[in-house]
Amino acid sequence: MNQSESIWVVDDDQSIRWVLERALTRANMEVRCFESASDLLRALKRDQPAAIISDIRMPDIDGFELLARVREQYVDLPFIIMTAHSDMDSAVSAYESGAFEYLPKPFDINEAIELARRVLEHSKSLQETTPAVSEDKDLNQSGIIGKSVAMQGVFRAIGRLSKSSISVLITGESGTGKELVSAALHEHSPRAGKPFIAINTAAIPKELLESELFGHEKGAFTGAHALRKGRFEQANHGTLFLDEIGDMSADLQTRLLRVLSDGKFYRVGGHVPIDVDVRVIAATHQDLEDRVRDGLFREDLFHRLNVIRVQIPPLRERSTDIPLLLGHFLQRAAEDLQVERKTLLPEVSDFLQTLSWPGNVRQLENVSRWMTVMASGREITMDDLPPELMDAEESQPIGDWRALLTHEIQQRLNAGESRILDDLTPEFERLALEVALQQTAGRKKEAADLLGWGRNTLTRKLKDIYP
Ligand SMILES: Nc1ncnc2c1ncn2[C@@H]1O[C@H](COP(=O)(O)OP(=O)(O)OP(=O)(O)O)[C@@H](O)[C@H]1O
Repeated sequence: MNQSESIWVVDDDQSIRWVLERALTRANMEVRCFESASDLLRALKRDQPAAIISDIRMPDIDGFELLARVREQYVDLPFIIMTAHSDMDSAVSAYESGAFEYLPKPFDINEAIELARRVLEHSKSLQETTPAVSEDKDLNQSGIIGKSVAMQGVFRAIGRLSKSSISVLITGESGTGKELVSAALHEHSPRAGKPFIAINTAAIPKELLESELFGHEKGAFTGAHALRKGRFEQANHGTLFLDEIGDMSADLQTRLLRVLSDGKFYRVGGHVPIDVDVRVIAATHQDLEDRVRDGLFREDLFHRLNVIRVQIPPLRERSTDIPLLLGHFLQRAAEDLQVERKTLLPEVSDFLQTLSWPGNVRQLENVSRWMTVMASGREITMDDLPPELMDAEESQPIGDWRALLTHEIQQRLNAGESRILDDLTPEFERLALEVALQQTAGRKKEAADLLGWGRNTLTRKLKDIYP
């Protein structure tokens, strides 16, 4: 079998074959075109390409079936699917056959060349490195705990998407583990080892978010004393995780769409385009389709982000995972606090499995810390549960911030830190400020009133926090 350097293109549309052949040849890539998937499969018996670009809809064998057949023989061979977004959405749900890249049609020639180049580089690097260890071992290392059927679906999705740099939209209620899954997707992608940058777009005031994402030039606005690189630049060659994407303002949505389609953007106040190669994984707890319908979220951006969707089930739909998670969090809390690991009486464990956990895994994690701090004995009894959990028929997120703060302070003291209020107090103020600004949609005067600060104080604190 000859392993060639060439890219194989398969499309029943002659004009597409022609355009791609010319463009890729001009970009110094070797190209071979096929009119049908069966022609390509025949050739595959003799030669092996460096990558395949395939249409989805073709008369005999369609693109997904071709992908499945290629995967039987070559697990790692880069495969690019070209299709319109509308076809992709329905096709992806049926797809089980292995990772692929995606080229939306109609495509821009430069975009196609760029993707082909990236894929070829990746193919080369795969030949140079040894294949990944087994999926199970990999996933265990990612620290995501769960044996329930619902979580198995999530693990399968991570496995299927591994070796791919495709955009992913993660949906799920707050605290279900969206960031953790996003980090796992990054770790299992060709970008592992490159930066993984996570940002909660809803927690940053609107007027600061633009410069947070794209950076700013020196003097771009009052207070911009020096050039600052934004998250996109920091995430170059890696992955940018954008949490709570649904609340992004209309103009930022437009800017985001532009960087996703061109790979270029301008820093705030800048005139020189900056090139980046960033994989974006977005997450939301909202129904984005609804927001698109209500005109609050751009449909074209939605399709860009929603190439593949990974849905994380709420904790109440996987209550069989609760004992496992509790064991993990109790162990961790004991290590962090340097105390003996507490155990749960069976009735407590049973009771915890019956709750609805509106704050999901994060809430369970907080409760585990609370119990570790508060339980006087080695065994945790029903009396040691936080009161909020006990009264609530519909359990509300618990107000255990004092326990958390106690834990944080204890941890720092254990680590031998001193002058701990020097960073805790500003951190506390920063959180209060962000939440208040979020509440008032960025209106500073109102946020200052809510916090009980004068407007000047608020402006000064903002400058200190986001110089
Ligand atoms: N399956 C899991 N196994 C172990 N830890 C988990 C799991 N799911 C979530 N966690 C932990 O729970 C906490 C919340 O998870 P994460 O921040 O990923 O949730 P999220 O869905 O991104 O939340 P939000 O939407 O509110 O930002 C984290 O500390 C995370 O490590």
